[in-house]
This record gives sequence, structure tokens and C-alpha cells, in this order.
Amino acid sequence: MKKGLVVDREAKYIGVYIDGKVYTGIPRKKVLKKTKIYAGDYVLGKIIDNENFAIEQIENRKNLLIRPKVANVDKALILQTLKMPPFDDFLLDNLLVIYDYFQVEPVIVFNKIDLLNEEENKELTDIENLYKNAGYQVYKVSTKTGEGIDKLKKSLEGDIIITAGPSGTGKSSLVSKILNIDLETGDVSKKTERGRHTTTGIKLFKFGENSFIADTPGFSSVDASLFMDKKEIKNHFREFLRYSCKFSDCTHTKEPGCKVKEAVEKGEISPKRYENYLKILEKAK
Ligand SMILES: Nc1nc2c(ncn2[C@@H]2O[C@H](COP(=O)(O)OP(=O)(O)OP(=O)(O)O)[C@@H](O)[C@H]2O)c(=O)[nH]1
Ligand SMILES: [Zn+2]
Repeated sequence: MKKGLVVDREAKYIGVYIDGKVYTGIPRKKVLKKTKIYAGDYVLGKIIDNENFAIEQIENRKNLLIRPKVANVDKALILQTLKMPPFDDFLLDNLLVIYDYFQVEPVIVFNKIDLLNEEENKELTDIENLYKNAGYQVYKVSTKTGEGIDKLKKSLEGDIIITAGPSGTGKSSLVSKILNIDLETGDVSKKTERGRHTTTGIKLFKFGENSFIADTPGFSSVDASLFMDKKEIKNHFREFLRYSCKFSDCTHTKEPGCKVKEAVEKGEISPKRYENYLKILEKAK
């Protein structure tokens, strides 16, 4: 059997990518009895002719994200800006928790570095170091000047990727840049996509040797506690995992012998990150 990747999902249409070509996927009845088919699904089946591919089987998914509905996502590019719009650390920390929970590697991307003066550059370096020390990948780019794009792109080889982050941070601009498509032409811009179709189709666009990136809508707020049990949240602040508290089920709030709280006091853990952790817990009540 041949293996393909679902790269286009729109109403009844299933586009399956196999060796550089997209076929129309036709699922066997037995397949649809078991599950729906999503963008990002790895499918097994037979090439029927030049255009059609019979889907016999769907591989087990590593994950399935809800918004957008994409399966098997390896990485989430979390777009942020220091300004325009202003950096929102609470939103970022929520997203870091959510993607970690779904086993999607979060990659923090600060865009629009062309707008920064010396002082702001220093401020961004501090934030960069904070998140790197906490255990996350951080890239700084400008989709306007192209700075940092190649380095980011190289790090994405072989992955299924989505973008996330507030409106106006440059998600569309980044996707266009990664795909080497001029934004002005609007070829893959989700805005044109949406204009054309009324439904919310999902497409994965291929770049490099074997990488795929989805066209993702923006949002202004997200709440980690809606996705998981309150007790789970502490497991997705990566820097907390380096410490063993007196109680193994320590929530790092009021317990004696809490090594996480000690680390905050010693300056090993960022007070801002800890504060955001408490804020997420508070919301979960
Ligand atoms: N100065 C500067 N402006 C940028 C950069 N990247 C994007 N922009 C601008 O920022 C604005 C928002 O960019 P988009 O790519 O539409 O942002 P988005 O995150 O896709 O926004 P939504 O579709 O609302 O989610 C546009 O006016 C872009 O031209 C950059 O690196 N530098
Ligand atoms: Zn603790």
C-alpha cells in the first residue's frame, strides 16, 4: 500500500499528497465508519489513476488540534511581537501550556524586529533568554526584511507545522515568506482563501524537502484551563519540571518544601512565569 498525507480538507474534498502530487482521496466505506479524516492524517491505500487515490486505512494520530482541525502536528510557530501589537506574555504562556499538552513542540517566533530600537532590542533579548532558559526554542525574525527567516525555516525540516498567536503579529506574512510567495499576490493568504469559500477548509502547504505548513486563523485570547484538568497545568511549565518538591503532587502554591517557589525566590524561575501560572490556576477554579 502507498502512504500519503492529507493536505487539503474542504467539505467533502480530501486532497492527498503522494510523491510530489496531490490526488483526490476516496475513502472506503469501512474507513469512514471508524473516524473522520482530517488534514494532517497519514493515509494508506492505492493509487487508482492519475487523479484518484483509494484510502484504505488511516494511521493512528499523534494528536488532533481543534482550531484549526489538523492532525499529527509536530510544531506550532507561536508568533509574538514586542510591539505592534504589544507583547502579551499571558497569552504566550497559555499557548505554551496548551501545545505542550498536545505534544506539539512550541516554537516562539518574535516577528517585526525591524521595528525595534536599541533599547527595545535589549528588552527582547531579555525575554528571549527567559524563555530559552525555561526550555523553549525562540527565534527572532522580520518578514519585512527577511532577517532570521532562513534559520527558522531550516529548523522546520520534515515537520507538520501550524502558526498561532494574536491577530496582526504576522502569521500570514510569515507563511508567505516561508513558502516564498509574494503576499501582494495573495496566492495562499487565508484572507483570499476565506473570501473564496464560505466554509472553513484547511490546507497544508509544502515547502523545503518535506515540510508542511497550515494556514491558521488568528485569535486574541486563549485559556489553557479549558483544555485540560487543573492538575495538569503545572506539568507544562517546563522549567518547573526540574524541581522535586517535598510532596510529589505539589501544586507549587501553598505547600511547605516547595522547590518551585524557592526557585522563584532565588531568581532561577522567572517571577512573571510563576505569576502567570497562578493566574491560569485561578481561572481554572
Ligand atoms: N514592520 C513589520 N511589519 C510586519 C512584519 N510582518 C508583518 N507585518 C505587518 O503586520 C500586519 C499584520 O500582518 P499579517 O501577516 O496580516 O498578520 P496575521 O498574524 O496573519 O494577522 P491575522 O490574519 O489578523 O491573524 C501587516 O500590515 C503586515 O504588513 C514585519 O516583520 N515587520
Ligand atoms: Zn512545589
